[in-house]
Amino acid sequence: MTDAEVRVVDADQPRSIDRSLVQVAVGVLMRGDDAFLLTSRPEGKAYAGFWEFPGGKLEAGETVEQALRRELQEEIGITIHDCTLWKTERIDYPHALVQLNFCKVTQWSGELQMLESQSFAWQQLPVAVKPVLPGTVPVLQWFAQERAFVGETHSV
Ligand SMILES: Nc1nc2c([nH]c(=O)n2[C@@H]2O[C@H](COP(=O)(O)OP(=O)(O)OP(=O)(O)O)[C@@H](O)[C@H]2O)c(=O)[nH]1
Repeated sequence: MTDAEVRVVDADQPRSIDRSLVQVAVGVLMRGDDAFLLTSRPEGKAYAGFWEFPGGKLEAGETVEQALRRELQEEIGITIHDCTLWKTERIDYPHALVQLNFCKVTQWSGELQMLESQSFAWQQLPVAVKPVLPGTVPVLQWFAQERAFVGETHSV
């Protein structure tokens, strides 16, 4: 998928009126053993309970890296020391039109704290937790390509 393409999710559901593109910084935290961190979306947000990579929307004037550093401090209590933009994708959800900027993070300080009462899980392929947020599924497929993993990346 190129930047110009948009993946439409839940196409049968009504759309919010505001369709301006919302930039989102998403952190793909990688441990030395190649496990990656997933967190569950907190109660009260769209798709609550779905598993995703931690992150959130850019505030005015922020870069992706600045937003990711702030969001991960706010949500999981760590400070990132690197941030490499890996892939981008655009998703048309009923609640918003978003551009996800996925960044790999391999170095951080601080212990994980779930500051929004989320759950967290270090995962390998195939992912054991479910359901996975639609916008997160492509990342699992990119991992599968990188790792020459064959089979279903997650359960539905
Ligand atoms: N953090 C995160 N968001 C994702 C992922 N995949 C995905 O489609 N999204 C979408 O990106 C948007 C991120 O918004 P958010 O609600 O998490 O951001 P936020 O923390 O700034 O929210 P807030 O406005 O409640 O403070 C949501 O529309 C969410 O559905 C993912 O892997 N991680």
